[in-house]
Amino acid sequence: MGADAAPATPVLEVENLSLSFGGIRALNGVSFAVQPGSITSVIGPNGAGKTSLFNSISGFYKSTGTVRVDGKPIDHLHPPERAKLGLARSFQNIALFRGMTVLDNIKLGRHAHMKTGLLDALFYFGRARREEVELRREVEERIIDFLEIDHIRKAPVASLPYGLQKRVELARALAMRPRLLMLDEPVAGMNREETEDMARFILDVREEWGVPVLMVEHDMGMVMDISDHVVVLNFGQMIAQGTPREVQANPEVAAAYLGTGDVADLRRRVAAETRLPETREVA
Ligand SMILES: Nc1ncnc2c1ncn2[C@@H]1O[C@H](COP(=O)(O)OP(=O)(O)OP(=O)(O)O)[C@@H](O)[C@H]1O
Repeated sequence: MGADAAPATPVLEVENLSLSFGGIRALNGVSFAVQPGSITSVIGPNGAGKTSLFNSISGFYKSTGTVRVDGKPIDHLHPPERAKLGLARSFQNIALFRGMTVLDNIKLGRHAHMKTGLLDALFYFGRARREEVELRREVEERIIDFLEIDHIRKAPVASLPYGLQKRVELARALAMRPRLLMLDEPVAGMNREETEDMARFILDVREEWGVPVLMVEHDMGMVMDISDHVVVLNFGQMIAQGTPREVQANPEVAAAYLGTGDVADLRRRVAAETRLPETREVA
């Protein structure tokens, strides 16, 4: 980028976000941005405010401050309107329809964008059918292929191992054609192989679909390995943000995680948690 090139508008901007539950300040003046094409992670010890932040961005919690998508404030919008705008998210605990098939779960994601309502569908059957065909093609040929879940498309979600269920959740979020993919602990409870697969899919979402990712994750090894930008929360406040290398070098981050400001210890812990092959060298 040239020195005077205008910076790109962030996909998401969070400005001075605060939220209280009774006397508890879950978020206290949090500000950061997600740049186009980036993987941004939010980390922090238990109770730091990560889920509160996600719920505030999605509109489930009413916080003060401003949230902008592509430069436009969305504070007045309810969760479904935010989803329609392209804020797609997965949840900490899998939120799929367990009795339904993989394919039907994925189709539900696409419904956020269907232009045809029920009445429309009765009167304008042609358009509805075209949308259905387009939906099927997109779902079957792109998302299912991409996530390598062709062999389970007709399986009920409840019959699948945990790692595959999380992948189906990702598929459903992708079916929304998201502007930003928000992943809440995408590898929590996963074994090594499942974690590696999910990390690869998250990187591919960015590479192949051009969709930026905002994720909350406890697995520091995975976060440090695939993130471009890391935001660190502690007791509702943002205590650091920067590249993985920068936040690992921050004594305040080490103190939040280890109770000491020992950066070397934090790096050792991150290295121990790193489970991906070809891990980047931590200086
Ligand atoms: N619905 C709620 N009612 C009351 N207090 C809440 C509620 N949700 C969160 N809190 C409190 O707000 C603070 C932030 O919680 P939050 O769940 O956002 O943290 P977190 O970083 O996501 O934690 P974890 O890593 O354990 O998921 C905590 O003190 C928590 O007890």
